[in-house]
Amino acid sequence: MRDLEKYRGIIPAFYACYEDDGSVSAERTQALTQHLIDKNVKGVYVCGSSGECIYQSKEERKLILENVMKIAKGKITVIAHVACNNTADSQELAAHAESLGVDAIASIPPIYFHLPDHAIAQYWNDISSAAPNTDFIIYNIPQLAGVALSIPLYKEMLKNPNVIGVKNSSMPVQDIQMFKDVKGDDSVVFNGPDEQFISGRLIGADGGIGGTYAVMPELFLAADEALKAGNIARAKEIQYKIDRIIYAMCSCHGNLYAVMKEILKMNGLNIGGVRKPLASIIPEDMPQIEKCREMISTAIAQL
Ligand SMILES: CC(=O)N[C@H](C=O)[C@@H](O)[C@H](O)[C@H](O)CO
Ligand SMILES: CC(=O)C(=O)O
Repeated sequence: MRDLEKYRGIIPAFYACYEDDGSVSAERTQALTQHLIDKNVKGVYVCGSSGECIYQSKEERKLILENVMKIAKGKITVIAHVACNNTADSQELAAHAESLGVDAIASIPPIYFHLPDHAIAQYWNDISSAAPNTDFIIYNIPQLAGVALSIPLYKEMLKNPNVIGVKNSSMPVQDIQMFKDVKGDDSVVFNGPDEQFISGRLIGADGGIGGTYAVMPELFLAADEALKAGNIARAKEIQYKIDRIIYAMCSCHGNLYAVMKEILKMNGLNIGGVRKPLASIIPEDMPQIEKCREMISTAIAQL
């Protein structure tokens, strides 16, 4: 069996770090990486949905990964999401990620056209073949991608020895068991939806990759610890607080990522705003954002 321990833990989805003019910031990317290392997370998931990859060029995505690796290499697990929706560009990013020494690459399926399983398998295997010495993680997020990872497709993909598992962001928690049942402990399944992190872990997720971890890593780390210690009541209590915070952050005019970046800024870490067409925060959001920031600091203080 492979040693997959480096994937079992709390892995924040990394946020896009921009300069004030909206260009990718090398310096701020490094600062966010260091910030997360200091919080004791297991790793980072770079250039995924939360990283706004869908709105970035290949060159920008390379620059981001290079700057994460400058700080993170050898210290924490780095998973690079490389999908670009066309095979050639994704392969270019996969080869680049391997050259930097990432632990794994990950990919959503091709979006917009709902392709059949055999075409999706070809796409993923082509990407994996461009990084032949790197673990490959399938990113299942049907509500956004438009296609879901089926068990037959997963089994087909497992014929590729680089495929180590699934980051599962579908909403039914039972999907995690379905994937876990295919290859057990010789695979990793990550919980996607942060709002059900504890439920996902209970039913078998090895760890979690999530979009809200980076703004409150302490809470996810503590919930995970409580679960490991068998303290379900405490794990549930922390999860409830996490969910209330997420609902509160989602109630602004500005996009969730814009809100979380503002909270980080208030706490002393400026990584810029979000890229259009994501909505930026507006002045009317500020009281609610301040409230969210307080909810987070109160919940951390109560740990
Ligand atoms: C749809 C989506 O982006 N899901 C993310 C990844 O699975 C989550 O981590 C969310 O960002 C999080 O659960 C907040 O809703
Ligand atoms: C949220 C998440 O997991 C992503 O950035 O893809």
